[in-house]
Amino acid sequence: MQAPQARAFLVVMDSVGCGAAPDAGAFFNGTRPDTGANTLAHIAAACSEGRADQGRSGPLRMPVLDGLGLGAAVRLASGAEMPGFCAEPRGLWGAATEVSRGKDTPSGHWELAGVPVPWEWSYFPDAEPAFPPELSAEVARLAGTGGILGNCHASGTEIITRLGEEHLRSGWPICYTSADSVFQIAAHEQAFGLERLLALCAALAPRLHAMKVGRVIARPFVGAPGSFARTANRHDYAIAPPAPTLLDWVAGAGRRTHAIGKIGDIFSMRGISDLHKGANDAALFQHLMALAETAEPGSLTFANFVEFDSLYGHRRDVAGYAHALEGFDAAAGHFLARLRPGDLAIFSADHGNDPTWTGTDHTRERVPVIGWGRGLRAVGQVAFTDVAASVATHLDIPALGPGRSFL
Ligand SMILES: O=P(O)(O)O[C@H]1O[C@H](CO)[C@@H](O)[C@H]1O
Ligand SMILES: [Mn+2]
Ligand SMILES: [Mn+2]
Repeated sequence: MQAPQARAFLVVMDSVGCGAAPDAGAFFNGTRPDTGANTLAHIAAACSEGRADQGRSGPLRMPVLDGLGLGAAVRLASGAEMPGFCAEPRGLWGAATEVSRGKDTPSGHWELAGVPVPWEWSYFPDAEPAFPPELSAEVARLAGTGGILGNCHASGTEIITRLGEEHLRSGWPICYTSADSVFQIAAHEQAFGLERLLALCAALAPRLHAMKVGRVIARPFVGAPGSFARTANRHDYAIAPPAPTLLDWVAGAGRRTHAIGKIGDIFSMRGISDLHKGANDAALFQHLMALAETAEPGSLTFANFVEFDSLYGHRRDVAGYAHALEGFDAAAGHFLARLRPGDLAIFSADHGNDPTWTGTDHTRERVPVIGWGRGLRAVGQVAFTDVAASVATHLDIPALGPGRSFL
């Protein structure tokens, strides 16, 4: 048991998977199953073979997380060797496997927070139109437009390039989906209006949640044809978690909980005392650095760093992903140097998004579980829910989910 001043920091590196999960064959990018996907190992291989030299160069370097056990975790999860990742682990290290039947952000985060998803998500078919006619009609009615654009599976950056001009001309919202359980609406911040887009998504969300579609996502963009760009005003309207999560357990014990980035949206603000948002991951990291100094004794800080996924994984940008990993690793070193005796920091992920893979969707993978503050500890293959149980043990509060502590 830890002293009551123990603090915990749970840091999700969005999409940083470490090798195909046992059930990867049941998950797809297009018609290709995710069997064999490996976000970290495939990025490392591309780097060492000189295929990721844009904006960076050479083998992938992550000395801080590798020193704690990242290379060992990848080896454990997938058998893959990452060139240059050969440190003897000095931290807590292992790999986690998910049971929820979704390779998306809410499923991954809720399960890491102790609550697997008990239902089947609903997905829209990879066909055109992707949406049932009643739903498209309802969106147009709520938007006050004659119809909708898109109505298909798409990458969000490609679809605004393709349909942005038509959107400006017609005023119709661009609606699209993916292999995730999502309904996304892209609209121009000035021409359509940001507030109008957010109100449209908020009004639609209850209907989609009732269908077990996990999220309605507002995807505002700015600019002119040829130079459209998405903005940081994205907003996710997510279905609420099915049961109290780690955040509720901690808050219920009278402790403070700090959410950084998308955590507020993903958990519908449940169990969250303070939300710290920012325009990009660099700004979010500043919140994490500040909380290393200011987080209260007994508190939980839960952070999501989404750019690995949104800027590089979905865009299949291997060099960009590698560069982001290297920057994050260096920043993680500064963060860990600020922590105090008695603190626990765990770095993990919610799913994979192998940028070398077919398609533009997430990949079903195991995720690394890398920890600082509890000494050398090889925890082996664990469940996502064990992360929540372990954080609860560290904070000395009751764990309510099915997980078992590895501490
Ligand atoms: O291509 P963009 O719009 O980034 O969409 C991606 O982001 C969604 C939510 O994270 C995923 O389901 C995927 O479709
Ligand atoms: Mn995610
Ligand atoms: Mn994603």
